[in-house]
Amino acid sequence: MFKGEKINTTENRSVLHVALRAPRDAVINSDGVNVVPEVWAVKDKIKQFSETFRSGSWVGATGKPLTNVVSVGIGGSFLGPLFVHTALQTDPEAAEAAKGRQLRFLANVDPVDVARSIKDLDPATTLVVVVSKTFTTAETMLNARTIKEWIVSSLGPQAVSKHMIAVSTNLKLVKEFGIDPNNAFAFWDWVGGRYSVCSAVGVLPLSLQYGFPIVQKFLEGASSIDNHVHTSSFEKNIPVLLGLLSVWNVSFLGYPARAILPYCQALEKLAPHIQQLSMESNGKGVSIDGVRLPFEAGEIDFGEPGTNGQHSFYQLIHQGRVIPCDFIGVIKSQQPVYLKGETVSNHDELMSNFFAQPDALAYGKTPEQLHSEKVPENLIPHKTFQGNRPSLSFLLSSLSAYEIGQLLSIYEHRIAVQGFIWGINSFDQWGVELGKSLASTVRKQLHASRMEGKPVEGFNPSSASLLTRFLAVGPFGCSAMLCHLLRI
Ligand SMILES: O=P(O)(O)OC[C@H]1O[C@H](O)[C@H](O)[C@@H](O)[C@@H]1O
Repeated sequence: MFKGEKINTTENRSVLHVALRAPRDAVINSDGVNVVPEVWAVKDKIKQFSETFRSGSWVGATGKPLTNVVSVGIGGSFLGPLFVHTALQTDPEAAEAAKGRQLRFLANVDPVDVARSIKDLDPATTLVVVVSKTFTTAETMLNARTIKEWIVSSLGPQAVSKHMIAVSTNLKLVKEFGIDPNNAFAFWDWVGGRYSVCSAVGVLPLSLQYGFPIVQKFLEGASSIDNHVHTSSFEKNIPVLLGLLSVWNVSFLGYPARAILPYCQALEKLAPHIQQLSMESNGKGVSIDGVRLPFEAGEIDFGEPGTNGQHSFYQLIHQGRVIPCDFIGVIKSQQPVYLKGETVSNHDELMSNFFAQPDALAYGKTPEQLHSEKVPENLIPHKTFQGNRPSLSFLLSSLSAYEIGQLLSIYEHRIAVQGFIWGINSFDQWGVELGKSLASTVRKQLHASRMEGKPVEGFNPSSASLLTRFLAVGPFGCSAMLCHLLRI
């Protein structure tokens, strides 16, 4: 991977997200060309742009400085940046740098998400970043057109150049969309979408919100783990050991899921990001050579911050199915509180649970212990905990931009290690294509039925009956016939 070999064989691409956070003097080749200078050229452009933007010198169509940013993108062009933003939001240094600014995300093509993302925003003080590796993703492009309309209808067509910028590998399509190429930030096909948070995909919106120096610390944290994974022996290599543990749990013990349980509210968007990173990378049915796997690969990832999860799904984890857990704790809270008269600080209260839960999973509670506590006989089976349930714990010194980068990189490499051992291609995602093409057939049907009154045809009976029911009411709640007449 680090040598730039085209290990993503089904797409004939190198996998070089490590180059995105490498130091300026590093040499990482793809196709015989050192990619590090191009990476830094884009980072320098982001630094300059974000400084101009944040200083107030970049003004919108009405002459006002812009303080709100809406980042429009989905999947890898959304989840990583959202995770990092959520983690930074309460870090004192980052919060200070972001004072008076807002960063929001628009991902879902559901118009409800559009409404939510622009609620109470003034287009005159808003910058929109359209983030899409391909610049063809249906959801992102419709959302981008919808937000463009929001800007143009309020400020006029000339406002687009001041209020819309883009991040993509496809700068030709960015230009065709109407965004000034000077305001487009590139990345490369050797960056997988779900591995792209350290490219302009994350670095641009996060720098607009927090300033480039804080984002650079995040990149340095990620780079420190890249260096560790590249140079440490396997016995001391954190992502390698973690990857081995996951392979052991999945393939040898037969536990297909993994719970990601940060005892840290700032990490509330870690699990959604890891869901894509892990399940899109390793949710494969064939080996890298195309041979059907004789075992199951991949993990079912889910999670919630502790202690919220404890009051929700931990029952199953303790007494139902065996789910290996990642517990993530932080020594120093971003927002410490210690109330006079309380036994412990609020953070210590939280962390009491972080230390207790793995213990309960590992050692459980035996019927003998329950007997000695005089638990009534009929309740003994219900109150018994079998124990011997695997978990691992990460204890971070604190959660600033640097550690957020480290955590991200640990998971990225761990997931790659798992994929290497399972012998799959962790860097393609053909499994998302079928649904996209079927959606396009449905889109054509919806258009034909609404515009020309065409009957539903060519679908299986279940889909056909649902579609017919859906089409019986027009898009704005009027009858299908009236909508047809009104051509809406
Ligand atoms: O960044 P884009 O090209 O818009 O792609 C957004 C997302 O699209 C697809 O669903 C892929 O499965 C994801 O890996 C990707 O992150």
